[in-house]
Amino acid sequence: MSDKVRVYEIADEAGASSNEVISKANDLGIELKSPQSAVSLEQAEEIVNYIMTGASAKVKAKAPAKAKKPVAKKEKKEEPKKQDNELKKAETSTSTKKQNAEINKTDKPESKKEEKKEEKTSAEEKKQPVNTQRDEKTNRIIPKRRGLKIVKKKKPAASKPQEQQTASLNGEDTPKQKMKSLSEILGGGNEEEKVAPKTATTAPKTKIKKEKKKVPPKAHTHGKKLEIDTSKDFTNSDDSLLGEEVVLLDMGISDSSKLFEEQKNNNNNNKNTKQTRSSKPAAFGNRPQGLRRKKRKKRIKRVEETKEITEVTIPEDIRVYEFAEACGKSPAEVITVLFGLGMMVTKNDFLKQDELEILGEEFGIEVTVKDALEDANYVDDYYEEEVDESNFTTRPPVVTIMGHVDHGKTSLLDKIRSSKTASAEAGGITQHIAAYTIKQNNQKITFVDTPGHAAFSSMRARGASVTDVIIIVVAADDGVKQQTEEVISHAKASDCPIIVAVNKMDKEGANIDMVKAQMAERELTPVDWGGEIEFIPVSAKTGDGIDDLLENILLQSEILELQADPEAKAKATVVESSLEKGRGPVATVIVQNGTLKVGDNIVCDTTYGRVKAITNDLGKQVKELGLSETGRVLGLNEVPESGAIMVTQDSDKEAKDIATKRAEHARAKELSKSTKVSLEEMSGLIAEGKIKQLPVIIKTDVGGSLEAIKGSLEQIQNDEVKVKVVHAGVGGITESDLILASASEGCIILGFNVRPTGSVKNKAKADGITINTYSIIYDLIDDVKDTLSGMMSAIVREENTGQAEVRDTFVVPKVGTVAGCLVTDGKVIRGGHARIIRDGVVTYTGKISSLKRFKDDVKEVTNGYECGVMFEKFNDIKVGDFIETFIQIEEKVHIDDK
Ligand SMILES: Nc1nc2c(ncn2[C@@H]2O[C@H](COP(=O)(O)OP(=O)(O)OP(=O)(O)O)[C@@H](O)[C@H]2O)c(=O)[nH]1
Repeated sequence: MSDKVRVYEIADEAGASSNEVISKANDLGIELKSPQSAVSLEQAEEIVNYIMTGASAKVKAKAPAKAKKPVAKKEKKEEPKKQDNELKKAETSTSTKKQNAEINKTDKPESKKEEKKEEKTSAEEKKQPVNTQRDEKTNRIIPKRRGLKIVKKKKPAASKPQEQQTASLNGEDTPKQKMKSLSEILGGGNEEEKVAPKTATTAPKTKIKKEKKKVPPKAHTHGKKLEIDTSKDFTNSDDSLLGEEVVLLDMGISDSSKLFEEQKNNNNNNKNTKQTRSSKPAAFGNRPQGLRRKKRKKRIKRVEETKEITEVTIPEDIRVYEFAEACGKSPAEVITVLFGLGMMVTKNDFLKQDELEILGEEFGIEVTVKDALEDANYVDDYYEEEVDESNFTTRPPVVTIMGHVDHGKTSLLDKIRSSKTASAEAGGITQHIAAYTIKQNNQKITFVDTPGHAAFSSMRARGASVTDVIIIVVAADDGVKQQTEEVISHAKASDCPIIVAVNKMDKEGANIDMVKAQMAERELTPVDWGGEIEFIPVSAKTGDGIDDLLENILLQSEILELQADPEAKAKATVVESSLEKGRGPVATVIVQNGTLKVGDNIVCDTTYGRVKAITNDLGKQVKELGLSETGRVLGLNEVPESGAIMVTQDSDKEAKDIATKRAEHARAKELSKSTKVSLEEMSGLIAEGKIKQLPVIIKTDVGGSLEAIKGSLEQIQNDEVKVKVVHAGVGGITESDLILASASEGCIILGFNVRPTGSVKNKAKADGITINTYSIIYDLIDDVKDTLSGMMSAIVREENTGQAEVRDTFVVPKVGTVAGCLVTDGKVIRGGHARIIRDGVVTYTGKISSLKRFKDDVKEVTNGYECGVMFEKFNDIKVGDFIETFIQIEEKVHIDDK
């Protein structure tokens, strides 16, 4: 603390001008000339005190004339006396004369009350020189300085610091005194009452402002500087008071907490002060007591809530925020838990089963998921109904034929159909139908023509396993192929009995043993080789072996003991569906139990209706469909999906309710999927790098083709590109498809056996949306493959153009090294790429920046000619190096190439 303090710094601290400081310092016998003049810290202290208090021992000694004579004299006399008495006496002794003197110097006090207050305060101030003297003896500088420092910043409270100073000057002797000052400053009544009961009686406790007004005259008594602004500023606001509180705390008074407490107590009687504190807590950094209490309450509440919830029953599809609400948590808590486990969800996302389990465990809540479709599970309800076995009769088997492309599935189905249906009855109808029933030895067999094994499995995955027996067709001349292998897996997974039809036996290259061997390798061992699988040689062309095949099917079905109740409520499975002009939604079904009749109320997943008409597989209108029979059903409100299960209901209302509930649920699920897709995409993009997607919308005439196309397209993908099916549906291309397409960038619409109508076509043109229509599935898939191939980055291939040998090198200043070469093979091309090979090792790969023949720039130099070559950013060329030149060719790749 030996630092010098400059005048302007003192002025700053004391809130006075530099000139005033200089003049005051001179009063104290300290000679100062300019604001830059410096004094010791002690001197500075003394000056500040003098300015602030208007009194100093030195001044009294040296220049008593400067202090107000009467006051000073009286002060001296009063010194030895006790404070309270002193004050009272001071009040009386400093009456008229002093007041007059002051009034002459400063503004006139407005009222007599104020005059009295002035008297009181001036009496208090009279103590200060005494205190100062004492204090100088104790040398308590630091706390004083600190207090003053902050006071200086609070100019409006200029008179308060004096009181604080009094307190600080008194130092350790009386914390009570400090409190007294504080309460005075704050306008608290109690202390003041003790000190100046008179004032207290004249000034009501509650009126802070009035009490504050008592203070300015103090300043008047102590010096001009303090008089100046304080009287006005001091009436300002309660903020200043709060500021003062801080001042005292800063001073490091050990009893500051007590001060607060006392202040609080005092303020119980002082509404104004109380209001000030509670109404402006935040602005002053005070503790918002009211709020704190509230918070506490809240916290307690939450804890109670958390304790209460130990188990929740929630619907299957629940969003993050809904789950949080059910568990009494905030969505943020739920998101945080999942985020911590690497699952990115937003509050609107639906939670998956595993996520629910994790959250339940994390929060210690038992989560029970209730089936959202509890009241609409018509299939389960169907199975739960009582079964009357007395009505059971043997039902015909349902057979599915699968096999590799071109191995003869369709030919075989057609052959069976044409040879075994009562063609006389049908009049040789050849229309396409997804399923038909034939008769073999008066026993019925129903065949299903699934669009592919993927569609078969997807149907099975949806619980629609209509098939009783599977026939795998393998061409005798071709053997087991890739799709045969896939078919084998699907067939095995279905647990249905398998029969292998070895087709094209009429062909020259037919080799049934080869097929048997290949199948045996795949655990489908022929019966004659000791296995369980029947291998039937057939020819779809000649019809040979077909009877044998059908006999075998009947044999298998006998073993299966297929039984059903024709009297029961009808249950059927949709194998194909479409929207037909003039007929509405049409569903091709196979009846699995009961008898489906015209007029039945039906529900079919999300669709419902009343059976308006049924046409059988021969295109004939029928009144009903019996066990394992197939036909086309009209009357549903919408097109059902392939694989949907149709069940008759007692009333149309019942059917409608179930379907509506299921439709709503499906919609919600779709929504959940769409929000999740974007998230999965996000993480997918990160995982896969920048995978390119081809968004497509698929529209087909029938559900079967839709499944097949969708399945095939989704399989076309590699590390770089893939198809993203935005939407797939049965029916024509509509404007809503266009809207959907325009929503995802680069989306194309693929129509299979459907074509856009005039207005849709025009709108698509206007919006720049591509619609491609097909009638052959492979064309569609090939087109998509081509498009995807176009999206794939090209492969860069290198092609050597020539070689040259470095015969000499020339260093061209500021340019670089030129290699004098002889082209020994092909040609060297300017701008082409080059490798420099030294002792068989590639030392540089880069570009040829300059190619010259003599002094001319040339594009290329051919075999046998000399040239000067320079390379990009490479000068370390040496005689004997070989230069191998090459060009890079970008080549497009096809998705199948990879
Ligand atoms: N020689 C001979 N040719 C047959 C036989 N079965 C089918 N073909 C021929 O094989 C080709 C493919 O027959 P499809 O019935 O279309 O084969 P698929 O398995 O249904 O083919 P996809 O429907 O494209 O999967 C056709 O040209 C048929 O005429 C057969 O038993 N003998």
